[in-house]
Amino acid sequence: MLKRIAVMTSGGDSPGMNAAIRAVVRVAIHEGVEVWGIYNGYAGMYEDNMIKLESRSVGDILHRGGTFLGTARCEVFKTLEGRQKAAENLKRRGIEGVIIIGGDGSLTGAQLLSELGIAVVGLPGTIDNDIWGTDYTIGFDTAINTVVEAINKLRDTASSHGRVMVLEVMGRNSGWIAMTAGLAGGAEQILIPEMTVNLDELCSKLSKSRDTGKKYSIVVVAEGVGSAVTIGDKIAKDTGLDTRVSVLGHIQRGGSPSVFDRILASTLAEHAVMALISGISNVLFGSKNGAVVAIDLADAIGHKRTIDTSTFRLATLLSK
Ligand SMILES: Nc1ncnc2c1ncn2[C@@H]1O[C@H](COP(=O)(O)OP(=O)(O)OP(=O)(O)O)[C@@H](O)[C@H]1O
Ligand SMILES: O=P(O)(O)OC[C@H]1O[C@](O)(CO)[C@@H](O)[C@@H]1O
Ligand SMILES: [Mg+2]
Repeated sequence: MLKRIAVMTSGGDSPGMNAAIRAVVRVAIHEGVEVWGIYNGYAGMYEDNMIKLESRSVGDILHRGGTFLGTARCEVFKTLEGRQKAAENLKRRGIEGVIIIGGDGSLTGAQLLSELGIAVVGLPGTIDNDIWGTDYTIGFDTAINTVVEAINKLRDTASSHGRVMVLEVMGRNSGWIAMTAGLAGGAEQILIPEMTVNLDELCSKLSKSRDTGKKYSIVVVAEGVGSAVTIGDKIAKDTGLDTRVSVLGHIQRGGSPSVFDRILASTLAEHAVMALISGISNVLFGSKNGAVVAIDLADAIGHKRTIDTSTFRLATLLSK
């Protein structure tokens, strides 16, 4: 049984990361295992910036967004020399395994770290929901609720002025946030990187919907599609409709985690600790049809998560 493990968060922060860290620490201590917290993701691993965590170290964080350990995007970890230095730091401290909470990039880093003799278990921590093998990532639910709140507010002002409101949401390579919040918020048009976007067609649909009596329109754009400002300019020019653009930005990455994210984080974290200390490595814990599943890490990072086309189809149908 492993006696000393570490936990870290990496990539973009997501609501629920703190809940996951708290659960890792308390489950591990309950099992008689020592836990270290690595600050700022792989940067802290590389710089040997870590601290021993006690049960009290993770008090008062369950309800907070962000990550109290800090997070980072660390370029040097992408080099073999960088990873070797990071692995040596862990070995010198007697840390045999690490729980890595992050997105697809962080999990790719985890797989490479395991090749240097460190056991790794991943937890899907990203608002993007773009990890293969799990229905939900920690933070996605909170983020989409924030987006829907924004859409609701935009509706008030859009309906008052009879405007087209274009809302840009996050998702550099993934349309999950735009699609899911678009469906829940009743967006008339949803633009995501996974689907072909035809802006001329979009403009003609917006014009036609006015002819059928729609008083205003909400267009949700995933950032990976392109700038909402450019898209808004084209809509205004081509349709003559009064158009305004909002970019939600990092507001959607913060905030107190939802109940769903807290429970997901706590449940997956317990599984991660139990697996790691019993000698299991190179797995990611996720949720499939409501049940906790262990996913081979190589599989998770080797597949691109596709969009749920039935959700996209429904969103389109309901917006007519
Ligand atoms: N191919 C790779 N090899 C080694 N390390 C990597 C690799 N890709 C990413 N990483 C490490 O993981 C960090 C985070 O990756 P990335 O910026 O892609 O975010 P992420 O984990 O996908 O999260 P999110 O997309 O939610 O922001 C990188 O800065 C780097 O330190
Ligand atoms: O501003 P940052 O930290 O580079 O992150 C932006 C990116 O991170 C994500 O929010 C995921 O955390 C992406 O959707 C977005 O493109
Ligand atoms: Mg990512």
